[in-house]
Amino acid sequence: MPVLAIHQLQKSYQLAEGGQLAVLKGINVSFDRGDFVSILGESGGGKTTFMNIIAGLDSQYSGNVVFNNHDLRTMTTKQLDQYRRENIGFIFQSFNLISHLTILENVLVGLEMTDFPKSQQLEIAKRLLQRVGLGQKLKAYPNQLSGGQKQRVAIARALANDPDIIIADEPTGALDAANTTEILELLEEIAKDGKLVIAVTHSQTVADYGTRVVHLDNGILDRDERLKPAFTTTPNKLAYHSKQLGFMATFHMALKHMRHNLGSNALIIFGGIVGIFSVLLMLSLGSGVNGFIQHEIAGNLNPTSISVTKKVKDNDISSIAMNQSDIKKMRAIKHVAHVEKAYYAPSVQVKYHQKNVTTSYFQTQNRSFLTKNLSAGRNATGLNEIIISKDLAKKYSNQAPKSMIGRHVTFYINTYDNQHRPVLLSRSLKVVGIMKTAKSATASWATVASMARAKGINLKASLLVVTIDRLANVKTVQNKVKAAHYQLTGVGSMLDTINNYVKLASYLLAGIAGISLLVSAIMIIVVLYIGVGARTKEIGILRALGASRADIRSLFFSESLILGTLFSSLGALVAWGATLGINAASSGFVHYDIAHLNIGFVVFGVTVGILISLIAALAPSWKAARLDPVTALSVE
Ligand SMILES: Nc1ncnc2c1ncn2[C@@H]1O[C@H](COP(=O)(O)OP(=O)(O)OP(=O)(O)O)[C@@H](O)[C@H]1O
Repeated sequence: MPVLAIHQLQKSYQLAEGGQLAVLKGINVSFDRGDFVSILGESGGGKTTFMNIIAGLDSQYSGNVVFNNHDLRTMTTKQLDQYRRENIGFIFQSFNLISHLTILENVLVGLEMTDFPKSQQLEIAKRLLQRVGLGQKLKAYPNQLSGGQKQRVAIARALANDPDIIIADEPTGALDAANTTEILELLEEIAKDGKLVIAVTHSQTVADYGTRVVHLDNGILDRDERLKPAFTTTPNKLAYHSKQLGFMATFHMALKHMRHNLGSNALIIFGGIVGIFSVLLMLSLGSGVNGFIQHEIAGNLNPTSISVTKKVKDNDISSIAMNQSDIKKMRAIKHVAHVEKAYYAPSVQVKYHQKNVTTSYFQTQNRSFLTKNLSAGRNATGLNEIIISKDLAKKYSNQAPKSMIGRHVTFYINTYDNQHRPVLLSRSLKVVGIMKTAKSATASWATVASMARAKGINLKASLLVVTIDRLANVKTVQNKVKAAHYQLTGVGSMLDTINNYVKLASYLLAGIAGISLLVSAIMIIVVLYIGVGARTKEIGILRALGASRADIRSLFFSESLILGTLFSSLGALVAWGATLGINAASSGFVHYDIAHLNIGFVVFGVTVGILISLIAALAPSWKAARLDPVTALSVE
């Protein structure tokens, strides 16, 4: 039974200028194992077209090509890939070795598409290279070999999967006489092993070497000549299952290719690092500055206390005063634990030893103050006590501001009497504490009320300090207070707004930094696209060896994945280093880590980097996978 039977094979090409070119015009022929068939014919006679069809690379034909009783016409693209993997070995005139792989790796490509264990794959590849006389050059690259040596590697590669048919397209076309003889001897040996060798040739020397000569002229098989009987060895075919190259093999191949193109890949990686680094740095700084503001402002204020004032209609002092009914309303709000009256003045004067200092802020002591805001002493909860800020204390005693504790200062405060006339209240108060807040002083409500009473004035609360039971309820209470037509005052109430601005700014900057990421993505697209162009031949070779479209896609995706992973993780590492540097550099004047690179940002940055590089690989890898193997192989 013939290993390959061809019935009524016809093939026409669609011409660009219109019309059809009939190349094969009804070929009927069959080939047996152990034959070394030479296909002779004029240039343009359709030999390569014929070979591509029997190799399962071209399925646009009419008629039938039957391999071991299986009609190629009925096979899907995947089945044709498998047919090539298991049954066809290719030898080309221009060798078509993959330049960035060693000769051992070139032979291993086909074996990686089998289920042989890795060790056996290596053993087979080495044995075959030994057989073609290259056992000493396993680690050499194709450009380190002579033409004859390259063709011997190609023969070893063609034999790797122990195929039934070896297709050799002008196998000696690029070789001198001595190398030609060597290659022909090897091909004869292969036929002796019981395989079918079909060699396309113009050379009579090649034809004379074979067992049979078939002549193709103008699309017709016009002569079929037997020179010797076919070899009758029954082949002992290796038992294996073939498979796609798969992710790991394409990943390794991609790595080797990248090592080969270190320059352009290093540039992409550098671009990507800059992108990821800047995005992460902006996010870290945004978060750090936010945290710093929280720490500085909220850290000195009680987060569960809010200051409430009336909405000011005009400058009428009586209209802003908080009275008993306001206190009741506040107390009625759910989650409010405590309401206290407070008095606010934009400035007060504190005099010590004839030195009069004006503060820029005064509020009676209340629950919104935190004890940690005190740098020394205690809160001024008692009558006729005062706390002054550290900078104030320094004005009186530069060397030892804390020594002011226990001393008496004169405290002046401007207010209005019951007839709205300005009145200056004054009293000698004992300093009981020093606080951190700048240019400020505070005394208890009782103290200020008593000073007012001394002038016949009934002190009115300018604000109420409302303390909420739990931090989680602050927002709800704030909303209720606002709904009741009061307003929230104090730095604490502005915290959200400030933080929103800082966040917005950091996102904006991160977005701008993201543009450099986009540039890296464009670089990846360009490099991969150029890669598809430059690697068209390699894609053709891999397809001829039986690699599937998915394998080709995976090859380009792997490269992008490696690039993305490298630049993203290196970018994150550089960003981490930069935040450490920034925090160390700023620690001298800010006791806070101003750059916060949290794990969430790192995960975000690395994921975005990898995603961007994978998206960039979509179009080029799709283009590579769709390349027609015949066209890809014919590229010079
Ligand atoms: N893709 C194609 N589109 C149109 N015409 C084609 C295409 N490929 C080949 N041809 C034409 O088909 C004919 C047969 O080409 P083929 O390559 O099979 O010939 P050949 O016998 O192998 O030639 P050579 O010995 O010079 O390699 C030629 O005239 C060629 O120009």
